[in-house]
Amino acid sequence: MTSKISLTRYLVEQQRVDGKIPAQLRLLLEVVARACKSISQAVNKGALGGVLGTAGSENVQGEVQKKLDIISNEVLIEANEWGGHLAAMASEEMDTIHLVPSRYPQGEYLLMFDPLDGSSNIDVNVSIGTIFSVMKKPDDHPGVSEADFLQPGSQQVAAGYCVYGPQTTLVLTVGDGVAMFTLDREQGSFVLTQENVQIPADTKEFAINMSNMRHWDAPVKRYIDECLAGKEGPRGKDFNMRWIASMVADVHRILTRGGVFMYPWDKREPEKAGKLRLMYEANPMAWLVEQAGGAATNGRQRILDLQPTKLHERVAVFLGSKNEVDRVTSYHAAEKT
Ligand SMILES: O=P(O)(O)OC[C@H]1O[C@](O)(COP(=O)(O)O)[C@@H](O)[C@@H]1O
Ligand SMILES: [Mg+2]
Ligand SMILES: [Mg+2]
Repeated sequence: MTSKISLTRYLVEQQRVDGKIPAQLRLLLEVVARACKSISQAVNKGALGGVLGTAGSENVQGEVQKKLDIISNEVLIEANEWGGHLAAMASEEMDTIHLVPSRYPQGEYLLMFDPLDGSSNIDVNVSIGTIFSVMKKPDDHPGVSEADFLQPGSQQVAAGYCVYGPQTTLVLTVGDGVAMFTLDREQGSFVLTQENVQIPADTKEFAINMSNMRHWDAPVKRYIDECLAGKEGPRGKDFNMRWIASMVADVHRILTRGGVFMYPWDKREPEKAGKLRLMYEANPMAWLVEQAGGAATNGRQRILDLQPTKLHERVAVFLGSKNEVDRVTSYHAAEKT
């Protein structure tokens, strides 16, 4: 019988045996995982825990906050601020960065998160999740400011998400492939359930919110029209569609069985590059997908190469099976600018 490998043991091996991560990063990731466990418990209680419904406030992006958005944000901050690994945190639910209070030891990492992704699915009992990204604070100056966070996604040192669905699964990369850990509720620990996750290069499944079709740009319309034309069309095969409206759950499906996920720019709010946020949604997911052999672009450039200009920057996202992402990206390049 093979013994179960816990997240802690996996991280210790990454640190000690393979020398892939420093001790401080290992400890930071263990704290994030513990916070996800607490969020998972709150999510599970649902109406019994009084955690459903709206909180009666809005976040910096003008979105209505759910009670669980706020609870998850607080759990992540409280768990992380005294550990000594972090310099500061940034979240979808906070206007600006959260410095580690001076009474606590200061660390060298920056943690960004979407504390609860897929908020519209909370009250209807559909999978939701937490997305996180870790970078190092530039060490050429004392203190920490918002500008320190504005590094391209290629600078991430760890990224992952935890999906709260029929199972609670934590998915992680530290730049050495993608590993999945399932929460064993009896033991109270995350157990390694898949290593070296690989996304097939080809797929017959796409994910996009089709209700926005009339607002799309020509390259996106062309790509989807060709998928919809099925066997008789230029692609010569039938496609299936899925849209969960929780990026975490849609990306988890793609890491599990392939597919392409798209949230493009559209004409509804033309001044915004897209709906999803670069720093704590697109970057961590793009790195996970690349680490699993897939691709991630904004239609024109690799997401991980984008230089952010502000904390809550938005971005168009095309990610998943490599050949499909390459195809829809090439349709953008073919379009006259
Ligand atoms: O409702 P839409 O427009 O289809 O958007 C769904 C997308 O919005 C998001 O819910 C945004 O995340 P938040 O819930 O964290 O704001 C994504 O998870 C998802 O892919
Ligand atoms: Mg989100
Ligand atoms: Mg959110």
